[in-house]
Amino acid sequence: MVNDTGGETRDHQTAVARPSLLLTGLRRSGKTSIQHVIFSKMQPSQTQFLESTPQLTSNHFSCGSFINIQIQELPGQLHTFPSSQSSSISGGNSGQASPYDDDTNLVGGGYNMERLLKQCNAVVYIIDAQDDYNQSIARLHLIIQLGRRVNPKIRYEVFIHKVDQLSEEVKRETQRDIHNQIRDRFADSSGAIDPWLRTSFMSNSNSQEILINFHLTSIYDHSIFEAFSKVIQKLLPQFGQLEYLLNHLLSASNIERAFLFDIQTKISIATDSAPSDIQIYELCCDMIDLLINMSEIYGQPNINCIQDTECEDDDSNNEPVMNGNHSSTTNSCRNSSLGTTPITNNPYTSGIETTNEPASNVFDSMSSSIIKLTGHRALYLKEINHHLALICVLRDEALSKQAIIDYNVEQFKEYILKLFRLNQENSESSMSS
Ligand SMILES: Nc1nc2c(ncn2[C@@H]2O[C@H](COP(=O)(O)OP(=O)(O)OP(=O)(O)O)[C@@H](O)[C@H]2O)c(=O)[nH]1
Repeated sequence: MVNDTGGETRDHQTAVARPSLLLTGLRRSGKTSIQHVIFSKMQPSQTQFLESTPQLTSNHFSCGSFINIQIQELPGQLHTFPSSQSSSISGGNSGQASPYDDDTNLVGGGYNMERLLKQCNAVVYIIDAQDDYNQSIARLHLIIQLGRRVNPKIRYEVFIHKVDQLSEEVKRETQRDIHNQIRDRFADSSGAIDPWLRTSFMSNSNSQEILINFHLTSIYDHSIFEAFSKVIQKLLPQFGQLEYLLNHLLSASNIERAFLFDIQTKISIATDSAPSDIQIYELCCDMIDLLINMSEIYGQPNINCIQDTECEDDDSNNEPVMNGNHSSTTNSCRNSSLGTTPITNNPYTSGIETTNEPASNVFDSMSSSIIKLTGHRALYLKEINHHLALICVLRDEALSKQAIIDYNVEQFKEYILKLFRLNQENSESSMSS
């Protein structure tokens, strides 16, 4: 008893310090591919050569010392519920037999699903939209049922995946069908929907209140990055403050949209509160690529950068460095680590090291860029620390007051660095106490 309580307290402390995400779905649904495409820059076409993942793997997404999220991949072939649990948690709600009735062991190889769910903050569940997804939905239902019992705060992010081969109409139909099937599983014999589902169930919402979200994704376009960004954003304890600061920056500087990007993964860790727009997201990603590529080709060596790969921690530990206006990026010193992140083979530990190293040696405190677009719009990029960039979309006439924008962005940068520093101190003190 005492040990259990201690374990739970430790789990809670760890969750406070490092949010955790459980990535699961049936075999070949695309779990490993998603991680490789996002975190190790694997070309999508190369993912067809990936081998099946036989074990639970654990990886980390970190953005300097600021953000540290644990990502556990639970392979599809591992059966996760013993028969006693699966029948009790399916609870006669749907009246359908569990596809796991024959399973007699906890997660194959001894993984304890209850414990995994207790420890995690979000479940990312991958459904292969090109396959027959009935069995996949049955498994998701079981996971939600168990999750509600052991950890009611879990958020479920359902990726309706591999939609690249589907027409817009088929995508919409598939999404509707999956919604309906999930809803039916939460209905009792009279057809009444479980009240929990009614409040938790909504598509394409960013709200923190919604516990089940759906995303149409594919590794062959930016949709997977955008969906993963939304998942990560909701896991960040600083989510609300970051959104508030970005909104404030917009109103003070005549900017239309603002995003904070991790430049290595192109995950947007925060945005203003306007609805998401995949085209703007793609533009921002292209700007990061352009900036890094240009800097690598034409940039100058930066000795400080070579000597100190923890540049960003300088930023986080000291007052932020104020920069003058630089209309382009420089400071290439050696090959960027972009695209070369090592992948370890130990299936028990990190499958994909998402690294604490600087995202790129050509991205530093001098990095900034403005690109004018057709349609009287412009993109404005500014380094926040060695991992993070602020990217704004604005009308080009707003650039006539660029000095104000630059000043506000410096203030914003200062706040952001302080915010993360405070957060880090808080989580360290909560861990030590
Ligand atoms: N068309 C398409 N294929 C995809 C996509 N994502 C993954 N795949 C393919 O799906 C297959 C299975 O991908 P994996 O990443 O190995 O799937 P997994 O879920 O990790 O599989 P297990 O490790 O066996 O559980 C590979 O051939 C991928 O190339 C996608 O978005 N679109």
